[in-house]
Amino acid sequence: TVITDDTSDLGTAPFEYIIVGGGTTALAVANRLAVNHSVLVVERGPDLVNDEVINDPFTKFGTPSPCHFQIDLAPQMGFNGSRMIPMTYGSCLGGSSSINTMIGSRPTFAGMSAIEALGNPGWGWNDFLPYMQKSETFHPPNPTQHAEGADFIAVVHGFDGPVGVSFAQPLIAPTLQNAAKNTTNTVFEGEVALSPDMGDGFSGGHYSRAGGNVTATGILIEPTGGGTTSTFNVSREVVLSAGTIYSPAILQRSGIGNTTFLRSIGIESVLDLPGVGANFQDQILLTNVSFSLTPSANITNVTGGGEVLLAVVVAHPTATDSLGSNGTSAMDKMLRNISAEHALSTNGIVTSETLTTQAALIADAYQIDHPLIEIFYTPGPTGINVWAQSVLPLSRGTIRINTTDPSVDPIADAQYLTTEVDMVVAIAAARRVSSIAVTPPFSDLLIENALAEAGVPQVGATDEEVGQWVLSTYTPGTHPIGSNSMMPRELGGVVSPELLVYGTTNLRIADASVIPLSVFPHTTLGLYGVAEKAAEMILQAVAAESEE
Ligand SMILES: Cc1cc2nc3c(=O)[nH]c(=O)nc-3n(C[C@H](O)[C@H](O)[C@H](O)COP(=O)(O)OP(=O)(O)OC[C@H]3O[C@@H](n4cnc5c(N)ncnc54)[C@H](O)[C@@H]3O)c2cc1C
Repeated sequence: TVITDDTSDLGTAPFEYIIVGGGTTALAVANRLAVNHSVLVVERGPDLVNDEVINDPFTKFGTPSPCHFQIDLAPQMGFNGSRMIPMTYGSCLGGSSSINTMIGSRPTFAGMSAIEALGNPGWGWNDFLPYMQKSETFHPPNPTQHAEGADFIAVVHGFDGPVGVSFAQPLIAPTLQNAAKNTTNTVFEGEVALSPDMGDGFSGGHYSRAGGNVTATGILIEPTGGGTTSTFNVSREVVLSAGTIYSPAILQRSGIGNTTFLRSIGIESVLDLPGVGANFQDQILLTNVSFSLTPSANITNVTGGGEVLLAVVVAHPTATDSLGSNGTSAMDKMLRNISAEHALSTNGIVTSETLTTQAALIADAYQIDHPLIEIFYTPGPTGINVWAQSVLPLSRGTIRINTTDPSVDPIADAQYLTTEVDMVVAIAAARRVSSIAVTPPFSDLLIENALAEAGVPQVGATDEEVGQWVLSTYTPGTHPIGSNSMMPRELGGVVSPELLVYGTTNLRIADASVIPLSVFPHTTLGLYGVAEKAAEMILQAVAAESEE
């Protein structure tokens, strides 16, 4: 039942489960729990289930809606030392999935290995795959889509889950697809391994239970526009699902976080957990460049016509593809030499041990072909956009409240591009985007001086020039994660592999904030897997209770 504003019908009896936030992961968890239990989901934003903009993402993507919100990040690295950049997120039933681009790719095999090696048994690829399958009803490509290049590997998919996954219809801008594929292969010197299936993982410890004594008794709801606050009690668990930006803020306001920091803003600490709001990270949109088409290659010719706003061609170059045959070892060297001084230069956001541990795991992931960057091509209204996104950045930032007022946004500081290794990747990616614009057959689609017209550095520009251009043009990548990381507590982790907040008995987190490393090239399909696993662990706890 969806109830807006008036909570008086909800009664006073405790709910078995309360889920804070009604977004992507939240609703997938609620869907499973509600089969046999009473569940209250509290969402801050409106119910837009019948809104055209939400229901037709294919043609309406980017159209403003009451679900679209932006938070201004703290000043980030930029041309003159700092840049103000807004980060977009969704706030309505369905959360960010209601407004996202619907590019469906799963976490990588190498990435899930890294998450498991970080101290999270049960989260490696083979253990996690069944949950992604459970969430999915996969629709294989039809013969026409197959002929146009869509392929799949049946064994990695699920066929009776709640989330439909399919190829776009019509599939993809045919001329753009061929030009993009051939040029990408030329620019990345060889065959960029194109995964036959974006759900196959791209290739073929320490264990501490949460266990603690802080118990969540319920939640307090304050109406957004003011008014009477209401309390709802919980008999089993509270699941926090307010997303990467807001979940750590809610914990901090509830007295869970770095005690010294909480005291500095007048909050009494209930539980000292310094990792809350730390390890915040985001993939970085390093380029979003629009190249103009020659008059003969008009947009209808290139895309195949029709409404193809979201047609996307995606490539995932590895370190070797992007940096040459020594690329993997060059990345390895940089990552394994991340020094303690660097951790200090990030103001102790994460400890030096956490940073070096994560850097080594990222280096391991590159050894097994984790993509270094993502290149994608989309048709725009008058030209073709070429986007380059970092996939696995090392820079780390924070989410911190600066007032106890829940209506005030927390300060989100992504610290983009503050590590040398992230700048090396950024420069490599931007250089390849320049090369793409001058390499046939893609360049044949563009006007003669497309690079200069788009303001992109020329192919021969120096590292300094390309670096400055990136710093003045990059934007958030819309996949923020990590602000309540699933890691060992001593590394600054906030939740255990069971997603329980360390030091609590019944407070779990299920949203993108628990993902400790940015190994989900796009987050949503992996988050549905997280939701299925969370729901199963919650229900197993009930089963264990009744056996006792
Ligand atoms: C513009 C854009 C494009 C994207 N494109 C893609 C893509 O193509 N493919 C892909 O896989 N991923 C994409 N993503 C990322 C993906 O959508 C998100 O990572 C994912 O939806 C996050 O899910 P979540 O459960 O962590 O949080 P969300 O889905 O964001 O849900 C959090 C919810 O909590 C609510 N909330 C916050 N505070 C409170 C509070 N105090 N009380 C009650 N409710 C609260 C919010 O209103 C929100 O609805 C995109 C994201 C954006 C913004």
